[in-house]
Amino acid sequence: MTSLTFGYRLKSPGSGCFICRKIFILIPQKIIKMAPFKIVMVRHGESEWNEKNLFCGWYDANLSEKGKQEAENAGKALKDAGYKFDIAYTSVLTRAQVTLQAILKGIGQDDLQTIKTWRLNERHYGGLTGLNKAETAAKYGDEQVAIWRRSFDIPPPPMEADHAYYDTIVKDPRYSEGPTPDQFPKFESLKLTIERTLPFWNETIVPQIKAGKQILIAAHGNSLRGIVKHLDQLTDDQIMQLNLPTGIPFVYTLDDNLKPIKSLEFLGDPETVKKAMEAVAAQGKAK
Ligand SMILES: O=C(O)[C@@H](COP(=O)(O)O)OP(=O)(O)O
Repeated sequence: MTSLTFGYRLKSPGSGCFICRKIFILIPQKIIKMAPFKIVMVRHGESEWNEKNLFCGWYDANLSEKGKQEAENAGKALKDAGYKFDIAYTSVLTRAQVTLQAILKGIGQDDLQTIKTWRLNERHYGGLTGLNKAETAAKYGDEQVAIWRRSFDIPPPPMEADHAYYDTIVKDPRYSEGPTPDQFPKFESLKLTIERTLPFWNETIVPQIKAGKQILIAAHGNSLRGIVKHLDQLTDDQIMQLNLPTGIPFVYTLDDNLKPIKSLEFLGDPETVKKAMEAVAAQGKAK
């Protein structure tokens, strides 16, 4: 990464023992990457359920053919921009992990250390999981679906035990190490999603950023919207307007206090990004 500043921390000539002061040697202790820090995030490529326009949440959909291509393109874009990473983070869901693998292959870092956590999962879409977004809008109205999809703190209806995907999700062995039964969501608003994503951001990712690590996060539309809201200190109303496109990496440049110097810089043609965002917004409208 060319834009990072590298610095030498030098041992002060006036400190330490007499001999050290006399000899006046500058000892480079270690190379420290300093702010501005960069972090790259990407929503997974289109999933088979995105393609069918179904509420997906914690259902483990695969990537569609288009999604696989998007993931490959994301790898190419990062390679062309010269990115290399020290560590990657992703969710426990296949669509994010397969996207990450394709990207790492593209940049020649297949073996990069990767941490998987349910805390980066997509928001749990509760009782809406598996329903078609446009059909749901035709039934309940565009406005209601917009509230379910984009309001900050109004959750979707819960996923009850008789829901078609309840057992598939709750009994999935990938959750044996968390969330705990009392943490396991039946639904999540963006607010609730942030409440389980942000502790991971603060406790695990932030120390890595501050240590100068180059980080890549491959996750989901809403887990990433939560991180964007936090970084840019967006209001509950402002975040409603943000729709993240699939498979287009975006970069944050952060200062020493991890305040954004540059936000949401997509590695993609601006017109394509704009159209992709509009298409995501339109998914919740009746046909
Ligand atoms: O769960 C889902 O349906 C989508 C987001 O849907 P919207 O909130 O955009 O409706 O999640 P993702 O494809 O990013 O994993």
